[in-house]
Amino acid sequence: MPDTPEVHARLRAIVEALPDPELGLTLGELGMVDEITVTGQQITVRIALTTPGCPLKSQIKSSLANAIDGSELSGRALRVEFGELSSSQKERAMQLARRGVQLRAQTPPSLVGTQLLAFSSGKGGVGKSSIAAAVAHVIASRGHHVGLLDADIWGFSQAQLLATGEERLEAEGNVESFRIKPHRTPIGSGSLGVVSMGMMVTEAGSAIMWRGLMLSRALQHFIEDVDWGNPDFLLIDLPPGTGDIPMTLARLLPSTTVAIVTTPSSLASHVAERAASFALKANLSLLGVIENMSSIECPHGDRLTPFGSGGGDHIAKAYDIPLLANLPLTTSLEHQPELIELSSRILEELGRRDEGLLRCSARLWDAVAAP
Ligand SMILES: Nc1ncnc2c1ncn2[C@@H]1O[C@H](COP(=O)(O)OP(=O)(O)OP(=O)(O)O)[C@@H](O)[C@H]1O
Repeated sequence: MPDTPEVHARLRAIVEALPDPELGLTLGELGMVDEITVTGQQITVRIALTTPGCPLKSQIKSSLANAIDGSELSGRALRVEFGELSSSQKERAMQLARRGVQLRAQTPPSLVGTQLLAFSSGKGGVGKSSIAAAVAHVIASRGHHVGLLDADIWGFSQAQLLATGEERLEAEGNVESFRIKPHRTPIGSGSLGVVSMGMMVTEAGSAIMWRGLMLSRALQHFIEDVDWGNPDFLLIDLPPGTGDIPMTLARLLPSTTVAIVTTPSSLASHVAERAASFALKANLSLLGVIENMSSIECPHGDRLTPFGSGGGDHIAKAYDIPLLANLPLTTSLEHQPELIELSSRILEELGRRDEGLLRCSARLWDAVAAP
């Protein structure tokens, strides 16, 4: 076969379609095919690797030789040279590889069709758990079936917030295969099913000294071994900060949307920014910001702002996301009109995102799974 642009194009297609044995995507998708030259009967292919010492070089070389041998270009001599991706190309390749892993993650059967919303914050004590519980309650009271996962394995609080008292979670099955049942309460025509470590330990005050790996495993059990029963929404109360738990969540439930909770103080909002940035790096999408403890109304009608102002607005502008609510400092958050409005806003935003996400996931899936 003579050297023509068609030969080059065919050769490039063969090389680009080869899967990287480690990252699972093709060399083309990962941007690793550097240069291809054909001189007479000699084919030279230069592949840029994530690291020059990659132990899979010989595997890539023999797969390429097999692919060419099995094509109409067989019979030519093949030389494979290896280079290294630039740091920005490497970053892009790793990002794509992570996204590929996420897209291949199987949604657990009992969460198929469920919209997932996590509440995240930088600092603790900003009201994330209280808001998650109150919003879950309001959404359920509107006739939806809602799950509430307390992913704060160490600092669990949902059992107390929802006053489930001494209730313990039930499990069915045997040691090899068991299913945990959420603690379910009917609310109007809807329901709220809660899973929290606080419903599993016997002494509420006992310290749980778990390391990262064990925390992630606990979250994995709560996602995979709980019979969630396909609720309309699963709200996830994350521990403050960034770490193993949000990372595990991003890996196991990549379609989760994240709401950032902060107080108006610049100290809290600057730390909350890290939670927002972390969510984006983990390929989770941001729903918006909730500013809690924004102001308090005095008996004579004045509004005071004891924690300053502008924290929520700051994050919303920095990440170009909506400021979903400014919640007041109050003893009865769940009855505040601002909280009711926040719940409506969340339903609205999730509805909009769901459409967009379905389209975006389909496009990304086509991009990474194309033969
Ligand atoms: N808007 C509010 N007005 C008054 N008190 C509030 C408000 N929101 C939360 N609180 C109170 O602040 C305390 C901390 O709230 P919460 O446990 O929900 O925060 P958190 O961000 O989930 O904390 P952590 O992540 O550390 O568990 C609780 O005592 C809660 O009742």
